[in-house]
Amino acid sequence: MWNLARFAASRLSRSRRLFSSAIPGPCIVHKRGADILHDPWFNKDTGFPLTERDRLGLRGLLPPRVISFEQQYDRFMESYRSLERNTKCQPESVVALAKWRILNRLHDRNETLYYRVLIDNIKDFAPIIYTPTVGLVCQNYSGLFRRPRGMYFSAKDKGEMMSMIYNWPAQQVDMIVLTDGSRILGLGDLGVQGIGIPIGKLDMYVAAAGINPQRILPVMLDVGTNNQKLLEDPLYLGLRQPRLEGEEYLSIVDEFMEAVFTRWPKAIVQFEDFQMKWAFETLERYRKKFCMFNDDIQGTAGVALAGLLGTVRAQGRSLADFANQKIVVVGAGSAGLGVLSMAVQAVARMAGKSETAASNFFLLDKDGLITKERKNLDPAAAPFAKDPGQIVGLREGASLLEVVKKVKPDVLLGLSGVGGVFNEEVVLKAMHESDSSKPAIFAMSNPTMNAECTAADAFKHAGENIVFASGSPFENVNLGSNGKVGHVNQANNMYLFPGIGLGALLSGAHFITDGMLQAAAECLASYMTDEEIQRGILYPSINRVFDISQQRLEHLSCELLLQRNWQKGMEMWVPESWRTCQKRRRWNTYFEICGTLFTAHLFMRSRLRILFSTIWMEAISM
Ligand SMILES: NC(=O)C1=CN([C@@H]2O[C@H](COP(=O)(O)OP(=O)(O)OC[C@H]3O[C@@H](n4cnc5c(N)ncnc54)[C@H](O)[C@@H]3O)[C@@H](O)[C@H]2O)C=CC1
Ligand SMILES: CC(=O)C(=O)O
Ligand SMILES: [Mg+2]
Repeated sequence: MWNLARFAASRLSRSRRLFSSAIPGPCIVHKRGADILHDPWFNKDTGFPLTERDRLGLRGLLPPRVISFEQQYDRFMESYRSLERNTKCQPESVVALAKWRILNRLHDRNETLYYRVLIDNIKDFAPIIYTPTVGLVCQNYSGLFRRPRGMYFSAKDKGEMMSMIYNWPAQQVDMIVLTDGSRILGLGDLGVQGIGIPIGKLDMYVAAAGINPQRILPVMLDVGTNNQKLLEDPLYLGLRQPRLEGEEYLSIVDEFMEAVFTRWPKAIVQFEDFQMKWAFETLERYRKKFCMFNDDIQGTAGVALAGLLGTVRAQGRSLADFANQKIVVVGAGSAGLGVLSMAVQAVARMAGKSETAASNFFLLDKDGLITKERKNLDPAAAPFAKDPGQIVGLREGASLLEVVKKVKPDVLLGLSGVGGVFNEEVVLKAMHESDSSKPAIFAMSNPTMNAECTAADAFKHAGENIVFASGSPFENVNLGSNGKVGHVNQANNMYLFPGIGLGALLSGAHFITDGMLQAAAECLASYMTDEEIQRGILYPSINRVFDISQQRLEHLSCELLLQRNWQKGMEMWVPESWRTCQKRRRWNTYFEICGTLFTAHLFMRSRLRILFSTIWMEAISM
């Protein structure tokens, strides 16, 4: 029996042949009988044909009738739909958790079927495996826990991580999502329960970028928790001690990173949902040493920038006008500061002026407007702190309402984690009195209850002529008049990180640079047609997320070449013709040369269905 995932991965990894001789080939599975049925990777449930049942010692362990993959798929979807029908009157959170449970059970039992249903129904299932339901799952993790998934490294494992990493059964790992659980969505410190986030993010990698699911690894770094409720909970599954701080904390992360890159030197590590101080510190500490990025700082920034550029287009202005947009950012944490840094870089590039690039941006935190007069001003926020002399009528700590009244922003962007902070008065003032012909509200905090305002409230208070985006999904809003619809965009880093990971993986990047992220953001922005933008649609439908990841891949790889950020030796490896194709934008030839076009298309386009249903199943039975 062949390991199918590796078979598929060997196709996806063709580009790596340029750089590496360690190409994963198909491997033989030695398991037999009940062990196969209990291994979600090889289990086909009732799908094993009789010949395989004989060969693999499965005779008598399954009901006699052989059910095809398609029938299994239909059966699962029918049970899912019937759950939806039967829980119509139940509270939303109960239904969401029931849906998560049914998907999770499939994940535990038969991964091939799980990823197939996930990919085919990504629009319906993303809100369950990802935000908002994943937040609820993390909050209730101790009660929901049935089987471990991913790896757990704790402060108690200090000195042991190098050997522990070899406990992971897969030979190769490409993508790792790592959290310490200290800031899970807008829900705060959830300690070890935060593992749900890496799991959900990696499912998005598989569904959106075609990353081989056998080469992903969700990781929880448990350094304790400062959440008193969890510390007192007898069923809490993490370390019951306060979080490590300072050098003690960093030494744990250092040890983990060394262990990971010793075993898998070509892996990519995505840092996720670290509290702000560690988010910035670890990014600076590792970004030039390992292939890693921080999704909350960098991925969010890319998605927000793409949306902001779309907003400029929606106003009927040229992109260069981005430099003149007045943007109020509410939330000076890792996400808000990441967005502002990338926006400033974009303005500096477009307008060619770096000193005044931040002049139209206003930053607020829980203590109001941030100015240079702020006591204990965070160095990360300092570049965006206003000079009191330049903002007549506004003082240090001015409230959000005061700021929007005075600034009359084009865009009000929330990354505060505080639900409802864009209240009726703020939205009215910000939007009705805005100088913009089409003002925008980005309520980007997650999960849904932490959104700065709901879609319905935004359109109700600000009127029809706005652009609206939120981090978690909302239904489009019926505006009543002539069937007009207020479009809800999902401004979530899920549009970016799968493409960043895939692009970095296939191009063999050693580091992930700001330029690569900027290129990815601009690519996402350019994806929308003028007609869509006019209708207030800033991001493609989640159903198209495969196409987006692929395009991101092209831009990212191109940027990688331009940046020359890779090792000298590797640069020599790049055939001259590749550079020529890249210059002339002959993408097809370009990708054939680097060996990814075929595989990327195979994974991402129309043949995906065949790949999953036929190739995997065939290879698994070879
Ligand atoms: N849509 C997306 O793709 C993403 C959304 N987020 C969301 O952004 C939120 C914040 O994330 P981080 O920046 O990492 O958190 P953080 O904890 O680092 O920062 C939160 C910031 O909000 C400020 N704040 C708190 N209450 C406030 C109030 N009433 N008014 C104004 N500011 C207030 C805090 O002072 C702090 O500066 C979370 O809810 C998270 O889910 C984060 C990353 C991506
Ligand atoms: C989407 C995401 O990364 C967050 O809310 O933290
Ligand atoms: Mg996050």
